[in-house]
Amino acid sequence: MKFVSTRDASQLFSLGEALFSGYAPDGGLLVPQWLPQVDEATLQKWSQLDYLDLSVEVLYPFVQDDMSRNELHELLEMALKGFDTDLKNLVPVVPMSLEGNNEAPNIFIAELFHGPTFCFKDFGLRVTIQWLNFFATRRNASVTLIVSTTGDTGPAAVQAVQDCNSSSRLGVLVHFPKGQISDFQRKQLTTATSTRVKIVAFQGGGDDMDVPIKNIIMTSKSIHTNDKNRVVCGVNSYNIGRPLMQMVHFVWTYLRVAERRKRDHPSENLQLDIVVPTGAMGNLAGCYMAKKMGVPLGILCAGVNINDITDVVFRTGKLERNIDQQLKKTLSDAINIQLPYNMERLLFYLTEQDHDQIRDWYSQLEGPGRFCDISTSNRWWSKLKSEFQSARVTDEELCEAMRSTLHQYGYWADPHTCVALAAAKKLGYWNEKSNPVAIMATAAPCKFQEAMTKALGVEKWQEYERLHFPTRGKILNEMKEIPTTVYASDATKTLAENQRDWEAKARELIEQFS
Ligand SMILES: N[C@@H](CCOP(=O)(O)O)C(=O)O
Repeated sequence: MKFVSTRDASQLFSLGEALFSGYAPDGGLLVPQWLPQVDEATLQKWSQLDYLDLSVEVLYPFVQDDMSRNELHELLEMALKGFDTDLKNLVPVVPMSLEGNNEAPNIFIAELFHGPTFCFKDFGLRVTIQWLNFFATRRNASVTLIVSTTGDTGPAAVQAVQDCNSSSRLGVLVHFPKGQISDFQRKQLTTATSTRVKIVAFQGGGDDMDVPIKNIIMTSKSIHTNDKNRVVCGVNSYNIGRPLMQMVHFVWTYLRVAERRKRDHPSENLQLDIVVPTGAMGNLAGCYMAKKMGVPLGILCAGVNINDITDVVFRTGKLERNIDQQLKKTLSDAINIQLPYNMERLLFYLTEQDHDQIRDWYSQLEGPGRFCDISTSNRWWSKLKSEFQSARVTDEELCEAMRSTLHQYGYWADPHTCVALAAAKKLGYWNEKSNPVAIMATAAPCKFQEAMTKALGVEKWQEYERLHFPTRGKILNEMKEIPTTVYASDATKTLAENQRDWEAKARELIEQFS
């Protein structure tokens, strides 16, 4: 399998090259040249597998030019170590409704948060970082990973780097917006002691570091130049490694729901709808790729907070790069986003892999107009409306979803999962006639004391702490934080000027890794 840019099919990249870069040289995102197809018989076989073996089956076609099946198996085994549960229960898929309660009979929750840092990012990042380590060793290269986080990606990347073997030549530089991630998430970053980890707080919002990071990657010594031995590479979800691995949990969820539904609905031809709390859209991209491979997924729904660009695109077709807009603080900060990178992959698959269309839309978006309008193409606009839905969820609605989920179903859901739950309600899934739907529970409540307390009150939070707070989380809470470097923001400068300053500082820190 080779990889190509969403904007141009003429240049082919190996898996190693695709992973080492993050972005394609033309600024597009990398995608596999084609998607392997699965049929019912394959799904039937896959339904017998544990998570590790399923991951091997799903991913092998994408990597077979570059590594053996055994190497892939070994690498995935390393990546999936450190989860709380065994390989059969890595992603529990549980019905929302308790026995005898018929209110939400078609709703399932896929718990993606049983990994080392308590969120779904552990899947994509641990595998991507193992892949990078594998190719770095093969090339004898030193690799600096660069990350922008609104709370979840950073800790998962740090942990994954620390869990690589000691001879690893990977280092990671993580940037988080000061004061805009939870205390627990900040501690996950600022307690890292490894010399392979550098943490920076910047005085900006959500994805304000994305532009500087893209500039650094595009000029780094990876696939964009000939020096293959010192690489700077981004591991946010524009990196193809992330959505590739993130496909697996959608296949897994489909198989588990299908298994359960067979008991009560033996003749049903299951088409499973999905609701994902949506920020940069890496999860939704993985989901759509799994659907395009033939997994019977139905409508894909994005639950977003009041930073609602995805909802605007899905409702109106209008995609705008509003560079001066400030991100609004929310109780679901990890999905605060101005421009979701993976919108590009989503549109690429929506248009049946039409590179010219994507190049056209993105040159408008990245041009002076900063705007493109998908609704001007009747064909793609009606396809988008038939395949995707979205709902915008305010903090009040999120809190209400958290309370009702706990009181009615006894289920503790984190604020991001609650965005998806509230979105599912708005989209009509709380109805016995609705399609079966799986809601992605993307993080564990232990990461979000402030938001959980705000929604449920102090007493309920204390109950959660007493009965459910994970021991590893308690240990983290006792650890001493190391002061971080801060990229200051100069109020007399524009955001673009501050971003240029931050970029220069990030370049200096990257130099210190070598
Ligand atoms: N929401 C993220 C930041 C961007 O997401 P990613 O999936 O592209 O890494 C976070 O929580 O850090």
